[in-house]
Amino acid sequence: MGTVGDAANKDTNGSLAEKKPTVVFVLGGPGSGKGTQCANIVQHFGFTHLSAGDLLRAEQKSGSENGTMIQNMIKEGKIVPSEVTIKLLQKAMEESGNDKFLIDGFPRNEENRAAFETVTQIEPAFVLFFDCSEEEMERRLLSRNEGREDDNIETIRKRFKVFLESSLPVIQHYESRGKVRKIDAGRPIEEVFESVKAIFTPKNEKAE
Ligand SMILES: Nc1ncnc2c1ncn2[C@@H]1O[C@H](COP(=O)(O)OP(=O)(O)OP(=O)(O)O)[C@@H](O)[C@H]1O
Ligand SMILES: Nc1ccn([C@@H]2O[C@H](COP(=O)(O)O)[C@@H](O)[C@H]2O)c(=O)n1
Ligand SMILES: [Mg+2]
Repeated sequence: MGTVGDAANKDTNGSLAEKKPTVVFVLGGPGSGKGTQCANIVQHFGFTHLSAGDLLRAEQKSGSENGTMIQNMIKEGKIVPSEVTIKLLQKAMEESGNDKFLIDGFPRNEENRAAFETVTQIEPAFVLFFDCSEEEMERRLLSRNEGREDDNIETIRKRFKVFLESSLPVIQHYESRGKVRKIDAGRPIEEVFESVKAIFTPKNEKAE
């Protein structure tokens, strides 16, 4: 697995590529429940959950040279350049010791998608798509109460616009390749997870 813009970084990259990791991209609008369901999947199916948004927030708080840029992009609901996000994802994958990953909130646009494919040579096993109405997502985000700087109505509207214009085309890209597993995410958490479980449970273990 190569690092963005750094073809010489072969040692650490090689070890991850050799593991041939299983990657599931977890996509859906802001507040569709990606993080909530990923936590359940981790408990039941042994994946490591990597939220691109969480990694960017941690990078911002770490005092990194990219901190101010990341903070501004998040406040505006804009997508951070792929180079930054992919480096964070690669590092987290390598440090995890696992070979099964839920990559939540990534790829968010075509640039994210193409760069990850070029740099890592990893194709997702499938894409889990949490489909939810804007009305419901807005309700959830406004009552999330986690102190996120982007959970205000002004930024939420910007995030919805970016989702429609930049993220949905990525889902359509994978849809045309038969890789999308779409879930009705507008239902209660437990009901949504029943549908998620059916996707992750191997066919030979499913009840008749
Ligand atoms: N099915 C659901 N029904 C009602 N509330 C939910 C449901 N799923 C998640 N929530 C709540 O909605 C809020 C957003 O959920 P979550 O953080 O999982 O969404 P997300 O897709 O990761 O959002 P973001 O893209 O902003 O990170 C949380 O407060 C969560 O507890
Ligand atoms: N691939 C990504 C993912 C996220 N961001 C930025 O982080 C914000 C919050 O993301 P959540 O998934 O936690 O909602 C998002 O609005 C973007 O500003 C990104 O740039 N690239
Ligand atoms: Mg989230």
